[in-house]
Amino acid sequence: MVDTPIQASDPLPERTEQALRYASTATITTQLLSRGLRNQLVQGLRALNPERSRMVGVAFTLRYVPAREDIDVLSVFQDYDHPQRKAVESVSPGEVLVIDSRGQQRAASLGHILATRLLHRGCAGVVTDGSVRDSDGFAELAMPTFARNPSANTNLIQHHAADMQVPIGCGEVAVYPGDVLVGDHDGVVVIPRHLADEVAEAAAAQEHLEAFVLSRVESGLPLRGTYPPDAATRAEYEKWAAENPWR
Ligand SMILES: O=C([O-])CC(=O)C(=O)O
Ligand SMILES: [Mg+2]
Repeated sequence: MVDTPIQASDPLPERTEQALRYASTATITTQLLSRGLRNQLVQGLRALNPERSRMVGVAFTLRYVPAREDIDVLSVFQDYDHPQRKAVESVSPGEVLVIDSRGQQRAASLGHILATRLLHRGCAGVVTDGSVRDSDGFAELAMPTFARNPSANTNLIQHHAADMQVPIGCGEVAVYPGDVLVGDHDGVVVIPRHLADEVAEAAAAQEHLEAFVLSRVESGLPLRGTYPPDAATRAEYEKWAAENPWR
């Protein structure tokens, strides 16, 4: 039997999502490194609402190119099918809107009204390597949003929404539509879609082991034998894990 390739729009299997919600981005980057992937952490981002930093979702990409004065004029927003607005109305539940702003922060990638619309569409989060405006709204928005800085300028001042659902760069990381994004207070990590299930299970297992190791270090044990765990500590962990499964 031939496996059907994963499509960009396929939802994440529930088990994978559950495991990625349990694992931290720190743990996930280690699992990616063990598979040879060293450049999956989007650089320079912070969670705009510290109480909504936990994010898991599938990438829906939007590509911006530099704005040009004769094209990017205010009247383009009269068109409901302007690519930025069309992207907002195209994101499916469980997807993260990932914007390639080329790392440029002089104008916002979007504002609070568009983000609120995304929230109502079931969007799992927004990630831009640029700025956002309406910062007070983002600070309370019930949807994880990651950006570099605030900027009051509307996107037309620096950005032209060119394309959606194409491969992009975001904070120096390649993002393909359908990749899996995980965010927390350490940042946003991009997991290639074909690795998502495997990385999720391995990361959850590592997270669980580290929870045990941490409890041992908190109780005063030294690193030797504990972190990394030797055979005896692993045996203790197995006993504990049988009684305290993470799932
Ligand atoms: O960034 C923009 O121009 C759109 C905006 O202000 C919003 O969505 O509230
Ligand atoms: Mg606004």
